Amino acid sequence: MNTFSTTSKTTATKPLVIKIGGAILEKESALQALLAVIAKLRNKQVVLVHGGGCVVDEMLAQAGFTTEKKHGLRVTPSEQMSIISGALAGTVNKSIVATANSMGLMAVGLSLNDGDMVSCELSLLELGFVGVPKTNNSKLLDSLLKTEFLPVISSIGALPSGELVNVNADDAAVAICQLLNAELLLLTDVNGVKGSDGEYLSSLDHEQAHSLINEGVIAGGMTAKVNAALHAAKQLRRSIAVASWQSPEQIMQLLDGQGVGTQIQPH
Ligand SMILES: Nc1ncnc2c1ncn2[C@@H]1O[C@H](COP(=O)(O)OP(=O)(O)O)[C@@H](O)[C@H]1O
Ligand SMILES: CC(=O)N[C@@H](CCC(=O)OP(=O)(O)O)C(=O)O
Repeated sequence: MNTFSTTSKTTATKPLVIKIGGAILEKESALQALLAVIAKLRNKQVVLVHGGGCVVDEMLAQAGFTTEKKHGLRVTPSEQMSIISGALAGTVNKSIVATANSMGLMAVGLSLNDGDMVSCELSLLELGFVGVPKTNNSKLLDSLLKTEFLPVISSIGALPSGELVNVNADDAAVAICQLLNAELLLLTDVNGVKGSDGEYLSSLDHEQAHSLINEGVIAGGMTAKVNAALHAAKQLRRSIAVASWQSPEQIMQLLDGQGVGTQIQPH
């Protein structure tokens, strides 16, 4: 089934949420190429959600902290939160916005809790200040999209108590997608999800994904991404694409209904 087409009546008016991983920031030309494709998407409302794990790694190391990940998620002690939020909601968010604006895209930098879009609960996985996002209010995004701004959202969130939390950017993108009932594209530094034979899979269902995670074939940041995509696919009852930001022209192919990367299935 083509769930990613501008020609389908049900999806024609849906906004498109594109998540970009941090590694794109180390390749300015790739970010510019992606933004150039976004600029060409006439009549399509686009929201960018970004990570920046590699920038967080660098800034924590510069401050003399060590860092560890569990299930692909960063353990976040309270004393590291100001560096992490400074890296993601500050440095990374502002530089993406500035690059987009230099290309005439009218970008606006936001974080998850702005306009009460999304609030967070603490993760039950005992990871410190790691948040699980819950959708709240789409008013801010609705009005920005209506007035043709490009929202650029970092994965820094907040608890109802007002404390900041670190949210995996794939989970953040899923929450924004749910908030807008949007289409979702998870762009990363590889062409999709690889199976046991090392080849990219064109499609991945729930059962296959869990065995590949248990076997360690899907590991690190890809675990968090596949889990986030499975959750979104199930909730939205449509497949979610994991593809590469290295070939942004693939976005056009996806919008034309051609399968690229790995399609994560709803069951
Ligand atoms: N089965 C797999 N298929 C593809 N990539 C995988 C797989 N298992 C682990 N990875 C790793 O996951 C990385 C992507 O996750 P991550 O670095 O968190 O990306 P992003 O920053 O885009 O969210 C890939 O660069 C790759 O090294
Ligand atoms: C809880 C958690 O893991 N947060 C992530 C947020 C950034 C992120 O997800 O960046 P990428 O998309 O580049 O991996 C982190 O601290 O690295």
